[in-house]
Amino acid sequence: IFTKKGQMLIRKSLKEWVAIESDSIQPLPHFRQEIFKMMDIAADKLRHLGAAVDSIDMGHQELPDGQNLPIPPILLAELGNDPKKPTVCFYGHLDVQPAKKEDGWHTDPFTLVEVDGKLYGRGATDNKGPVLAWINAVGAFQALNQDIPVNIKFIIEGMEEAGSVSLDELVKREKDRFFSNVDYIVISDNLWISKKKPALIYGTRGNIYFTVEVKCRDQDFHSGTFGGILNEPMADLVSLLGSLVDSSGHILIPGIYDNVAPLSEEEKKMYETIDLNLEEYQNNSQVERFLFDTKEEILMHLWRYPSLSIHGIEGAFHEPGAKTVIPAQVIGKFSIRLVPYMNISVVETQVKKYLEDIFSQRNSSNKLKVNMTLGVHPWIANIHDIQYIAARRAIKTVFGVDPDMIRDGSTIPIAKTFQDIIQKSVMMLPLGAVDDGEHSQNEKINRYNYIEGSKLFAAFFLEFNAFLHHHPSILLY
Ligand SMILES: Cn1cncc1C[C@H](NC(=O)CCN)C(=O)O
Ligand SMILES: [Zn+2]
Ligand SMILES: [Zn+2]
Repeated sequence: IFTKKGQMLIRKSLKEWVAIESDSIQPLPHFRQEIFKMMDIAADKLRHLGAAVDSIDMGHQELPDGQNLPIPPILLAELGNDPKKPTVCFYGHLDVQPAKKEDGWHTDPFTLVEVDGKLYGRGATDNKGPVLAWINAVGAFQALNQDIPVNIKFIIEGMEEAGSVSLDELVKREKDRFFSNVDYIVISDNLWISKKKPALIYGTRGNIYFTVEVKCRDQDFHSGTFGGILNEPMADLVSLLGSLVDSSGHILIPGIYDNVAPLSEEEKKMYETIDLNLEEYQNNSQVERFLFDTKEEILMHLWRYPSLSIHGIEGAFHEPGAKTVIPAQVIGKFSIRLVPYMNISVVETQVKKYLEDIFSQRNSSNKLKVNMTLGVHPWIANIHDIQYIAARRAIKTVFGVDPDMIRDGSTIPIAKTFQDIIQKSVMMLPLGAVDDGEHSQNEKINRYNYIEGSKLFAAFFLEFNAFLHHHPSILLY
């Protein structure tokens, strides 16, 4: 499978998968159909590998606007059930972020194109490439007619980008069935912190998402005929959003930092050892100046401190031109990245109370509604788990270096659920490079990362040979 011809075939598979516009963000029937098609093709591919595949019907979803949309199925697949072997379950998702050529893509986002060793296309790195890499690794053993030292399971969803709708319920429901014999869960849905050096991830931040609705009435106003005699919803909202975070990035909500884990000397030292060239990082990001100017502070503010981001305003006039409208109803959206040991319901209460206080100081006649629409816990792993040791060794075998041990500032909602419900080790083993541009224009995966990543997964399976023939602690030496 890693011969020239084999490599061509696995690139062809990625091309076929990228061609499907499995956008889960835009709640339209057409895109849902595309995700259904994607899940079908993946189920076929897994069956072709010899896996037993269950495509679980997830029913329908009622959206805030009253629309009813079908939720794509979640695939549960199983390959091998030798009780003497450990069982590794791979989680991945096949939905993607929206993409349009006009957004600034150099090539059509849904046609995988190779330029200078880079495979461009929406979903190439997030997350279609890594899911295929895992399949390629299994395929490599089959092509060689070689026994895989682990039982393999897959859980593949199609709603991750939309907050993993109903995945939690399925995991809870399958705890004593599909997951009963799972020993390790591997997720490959993040990136290295470098363009070249592989990494292992042992923590991600959580996220808590809010909508802030300020409403006067249903219909918009003309600012010539009503301007000057109203509390304008937009003015209320902008002032509410403007009171959340100061210009140094400090969140202004009282009490929000209370439960953040204190920084120990030992932890502080750890950030010094991370191999990150700040100047290069800054240049690659095309940002004039970050809020902090040392590598350690940057990493800590991405990984171990909360952050608040303002995302948008529904109902705002945002098109070009000079419309003299007063929007009658606007919904602001912001979210807070959570870190250990912040508590979702405590933060929810703090946020609501703060916004209500600020709003009441304005003495506005409008109506305020603050809603929490998503709450995801932060996740942190034990890097001494056997599978972390196995992955480190596999990385050394394939890439010839020890990985960066890093955290990720973004969120993989299901990681903490797996940890809490299944109560087994969860590991994040990323394949993509820092400049892959996930969620951005011109997303890509390097051909090198895709191929070597497939090998990495195969090498990872091989490390478990020690389980069959030795005491697991042999892996420590
Ligand atoms: C949908 N959503 C809302 N809150 C958090 C998320 C997940 C999303 N996940 C990723 O981007 C994966 C990165 N490898 C994020 O962190 O924004
Ligand atoms: Zn992803
Ligand atoms: Zn994503």
